[in-house]
Amino acid sequence: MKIAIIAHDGKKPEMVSFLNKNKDKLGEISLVATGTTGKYVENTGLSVEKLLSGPIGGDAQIAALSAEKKLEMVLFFRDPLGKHPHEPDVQMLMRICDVHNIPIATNPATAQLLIDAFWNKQMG
Ligand SMILES: O=C(CO)COP(=O)(O)O
Repeated sequence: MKIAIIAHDGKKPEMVSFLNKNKDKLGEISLVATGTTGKYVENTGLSVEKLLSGPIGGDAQIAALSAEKKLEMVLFFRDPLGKHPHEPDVQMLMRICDVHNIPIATNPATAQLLIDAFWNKQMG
């Protein structure tokens, strides 16, 4: 059981708030993250496997894990107002999740609903 966490720079503060709010739940789940996001995750005290930074292939690595059905869900704190050099990778990740029916949240409100639902189903 593994959950992926990704946050664009403009959304990293919201991601950290989300992690702090859900620390008890997330502390019992394996986490994987793109590189810089992973450093923020570690700073909250949670353990996480860090992949490459997003712009150099991290989103693509998360997509590969999704395609291999190695993830329960992807929590992607996406910044819709920012410009991203790796936008094709971002689109590819969302497409691969849809292809393989992997739950993917792209904003904090949906991330909260997914975590709560997952927690109630698996641990409740
Ligand atoms: O760019 C990202 C998501 O598209 C995130 O990458 P970092 O976690 O390395 O900042």
